[in-house]
Amino acid sequence: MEIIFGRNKKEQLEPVRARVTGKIPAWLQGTLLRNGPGMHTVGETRYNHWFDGLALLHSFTIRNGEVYYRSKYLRSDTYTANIEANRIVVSEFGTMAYPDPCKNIFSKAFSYLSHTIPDFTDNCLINIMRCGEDFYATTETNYIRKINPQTLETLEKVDYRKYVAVNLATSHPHYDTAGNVLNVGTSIVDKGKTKYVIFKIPATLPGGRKEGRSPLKDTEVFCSIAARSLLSPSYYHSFGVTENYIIFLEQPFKLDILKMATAYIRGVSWASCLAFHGEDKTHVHIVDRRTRKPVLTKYYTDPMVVFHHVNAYEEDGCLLFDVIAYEDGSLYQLFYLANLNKDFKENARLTSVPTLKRFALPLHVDKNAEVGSNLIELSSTRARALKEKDDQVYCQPELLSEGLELPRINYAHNGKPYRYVFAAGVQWSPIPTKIIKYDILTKSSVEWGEAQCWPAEPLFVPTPGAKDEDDGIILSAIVSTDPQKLPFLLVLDARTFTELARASVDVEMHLDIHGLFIPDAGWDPGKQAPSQEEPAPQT
Ligand SMILES: CC1=C(/C=C/C(C)=C/C=C/C(C)=C/C=O)C(C)(C)CCC1
Ligand SMILES: [Fe+2]
Repeated sequence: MEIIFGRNKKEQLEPVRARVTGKIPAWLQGTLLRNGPGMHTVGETRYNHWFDGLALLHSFTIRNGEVYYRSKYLRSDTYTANIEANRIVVSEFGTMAYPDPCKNIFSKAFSYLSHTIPDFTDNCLINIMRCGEDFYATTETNYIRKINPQTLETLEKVDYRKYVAVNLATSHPHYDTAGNVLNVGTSIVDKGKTKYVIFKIPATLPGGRKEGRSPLKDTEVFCSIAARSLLSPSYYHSFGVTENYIIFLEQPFKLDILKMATAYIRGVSWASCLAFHGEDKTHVHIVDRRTRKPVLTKYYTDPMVVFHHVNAYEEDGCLLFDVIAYEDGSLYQLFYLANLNKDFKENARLTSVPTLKRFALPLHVDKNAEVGSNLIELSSTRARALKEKDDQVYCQPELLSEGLELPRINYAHNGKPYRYVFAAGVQWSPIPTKIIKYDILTKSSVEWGEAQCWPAEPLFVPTPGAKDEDDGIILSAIVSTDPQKLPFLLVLDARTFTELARASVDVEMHLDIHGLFIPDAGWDPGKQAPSQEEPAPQT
């Protein structure tokens, strides 16, 4: 896997035309914009972990059946400092770095300790977020970077902390039909409290927004959930929403704040401050979007680790939510470059298989229900929720499918009943080898795969005016380890999973993480799904 993970990728600053075989639907006009790590070596220094790599943005612009590719490194402060020093000088997830060797270490350590939480990286490599008309590259720290989605230029550095007290925030925000952004962040030991803060960035304001005013200035706290522990809040990577509720999992995969505060002087990475606590429960917090208050019932389930929520919805007084769950926190261990580059087949073997699980929670718990009774009577799921004493409900999920990761849905169905999960298929390693369409109703799946091809997250784009959930196409950037095969943008018919077209580009493409599709102006995304009144941005 040296080809994929071993080398720094070159930027493709000028748009290059791809060689298209097959036929791209005429209605598909816009830009697929994606993010991921592209550089793991700076001078003589090398990052330890795949998630540490410097953010490389890339885009496929689809116009009149043609595809144009370009890529550019995010000019984060981290990137600039590293390139100037010709070595890694900013710490990332799996690599602790020291700006000035020896001479400055104590003053640095002192300032780190006095602030408890150090200044994190702005190497925003995970995803792209849309905020009104603006686009941001995101990671999980307090920094996001505004970007130009056409030229891939890096614009302002935004510190979430200026608008809402969070030290960390997910790179998987949700969007409502008006384009308002909902996200969750962690506020660490702020005024003696550690909280999970759900915040809203209104993309639109009732009286309209003043030209040039950043939506972030209107960020508001939607609801806060006190962390169970001041010094060991849970790590999370995404959350779920339905029309009336927000689902937040406080899972036993936790950050140790004391370890983080001393990581710099101990010479260890942030990653070493994360640990799975198999003896703890997973607490399920539900927030009512109408009252902005947490539901008082104490829902919990067995210990698990979830990175990606798939979708959630309400049915007959129950809240159903689907996640990709692991038995432990070993996944991030597999992404150490040492595991990916050397003896990949041995070192990057999954010990816990990602499993699509459905949970069902009763929204109103009958106080008189017998302890031990199952409160779920839905015919659509075998998930159970057992009444326990003291307002506690123990949730037992239904196992739907194994080997899925990087799930995407038709976002017009976000928070609503839905049937299809589009995901990357992982077998023995965390690096996807297939793309899968999983049908929750029939519990069957169809796949796309090709020898020596490593697909990225599949993204669904609906056909304009589509009525069926799967009426649209799937886009995925594919990198290949076959030296004879160029990387390409794959276009599948989302209904049949047959290949409509591929656009091959003569560049060294990186394996990316997440992204979004930006339809060209003039094509009204509000017309995609008949049920929507207002345009919903594609994520
Ligand atoms: C730098 C940094 C972090 C970075 C985490 C990252 C970069 C996670 C990436 C996750 C991905 C890519 C998951 C894919 O499913 C933490 C631990 C939040 C906190 C400490 C500082
Ligand atoms: Fe993710």
